Amino acid sequence: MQQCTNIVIGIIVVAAGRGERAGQSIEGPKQYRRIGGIPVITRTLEKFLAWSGTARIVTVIHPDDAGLFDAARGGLIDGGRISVTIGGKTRQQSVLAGLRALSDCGVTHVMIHDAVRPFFDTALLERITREIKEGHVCVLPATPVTDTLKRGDPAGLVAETVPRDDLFAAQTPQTFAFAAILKAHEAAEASGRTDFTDDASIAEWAGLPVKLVEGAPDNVKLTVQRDIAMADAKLNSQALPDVRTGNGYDVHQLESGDGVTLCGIFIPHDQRLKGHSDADVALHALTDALLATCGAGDIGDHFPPSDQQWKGAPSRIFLEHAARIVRDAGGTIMNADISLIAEAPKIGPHRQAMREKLSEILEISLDRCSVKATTNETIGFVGRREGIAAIATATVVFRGAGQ
Ligand SMILES: Nc1ccn([C@@H]2O[C@H](COP(=O)(O)OP(=O)(O)OP(=O)(O)O)[C@@H](O)[C@H]2O)c(=O)n1
Ligand SMILES: C[C@](O)(CO)[C@H](O)COP(=O)(O)O
Repeated sequence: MQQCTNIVIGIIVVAAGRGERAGQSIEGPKQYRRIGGIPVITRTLEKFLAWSGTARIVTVIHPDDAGLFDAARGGLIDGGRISVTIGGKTRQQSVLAGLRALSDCGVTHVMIHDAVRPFFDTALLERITREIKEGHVCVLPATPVTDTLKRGDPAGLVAETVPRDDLFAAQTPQTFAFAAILKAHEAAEASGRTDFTDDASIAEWAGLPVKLVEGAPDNVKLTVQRDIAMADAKLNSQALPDVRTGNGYDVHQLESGDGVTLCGIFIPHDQRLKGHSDADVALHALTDALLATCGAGDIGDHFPPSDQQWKGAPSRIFLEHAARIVRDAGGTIMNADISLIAEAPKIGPHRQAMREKLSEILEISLDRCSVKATTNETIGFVGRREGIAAIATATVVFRGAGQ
């Protein structure tokens, strides 16, 4: 066998099927369904783009899917390497359309791949390429069949057990010398046969030798709804945890009065906090901390002091609003921690009530709510009882981090 040194590989990704076995979905046929938040076909194409920086990629689509395809390829940087052609009624016809589209591109070899096999890996592509370089005209990735095989009869009874020793399950990308597979496909079409389910069978039919290489166990074809659900679950379980932390700080001046409201709890005192609302520094700091976890600005953006409707307002309104913004963005509040810096009144006797209030407002368990306090050791504006300050930290976990 003569080794091939100067090979130029083109890629065909067939995506013109209707995915009838997988059933209907609002996202379109199965190749456009999102798994782990990304369309199946996008995952397939981005793997080929990453593997080869130069290979031309012809994607074969259904005429009704142009909009879906444009949306799915949206984020891919392909440097003009991806082109699109329209497929046919059967997979065989779609592949032939792809081969014809690639025929002027100067490729020596072609990888023909199902859009709905997004889990192939670079090692598989390298194994195939090695065989091509060795001079094989057709290379078929396949895995040995591991189940015991039975042939059934029309009555639903087992007719026989089929020996599995030499049996393999065919995968893609099946890879060929370009001119040879184009000729075989054209001949198959001319013969009137349109029912070949893979390209290796056409090569066999045309009398070409097909070399088996070890397939990849994960390189499954997404065929039925369960395959898609399992792929989605697998990718979601691999998703990176999207844990975000926000902090907030607030200070309000003290003046003579009858008490202060901190963490939503009124504490009788000979001073009160000055402010537009109820001046609850603790809840203001925590509101900022929560808004920070989703980049939603600060309390002043949402509740401008110039707006008269917030005059004397209970600050729980601000905190509830921030918690809603976090939840609407897909966040789950894991923890809220407030440090109060005040010379007086004493916070200790009220800490439990404050934690319970936070737990109620944020709708999270008590153990996720923390309130601490310190004096300022009589120094600075806090030490001189001119004001009270609060520092808050919030931790939020968001869904759907990229993989
Ligand atoms: N006329 C067709 C039929 C299939 N394919 C593609 O061939 C691959 C493998 O086919 P299969 O899993 O059988 O897909 P569908 O034909 O879409 O599925 P079904 O038979 O359930 O309708 C898929 O990427 C599919 O889009 C194609 O390009 N053109
Ligand atoms: C090409 C293929 O994916 C190899 O396993 C398979 O033959 C496609 O067959 P299907 O009947 O269209 O699912």
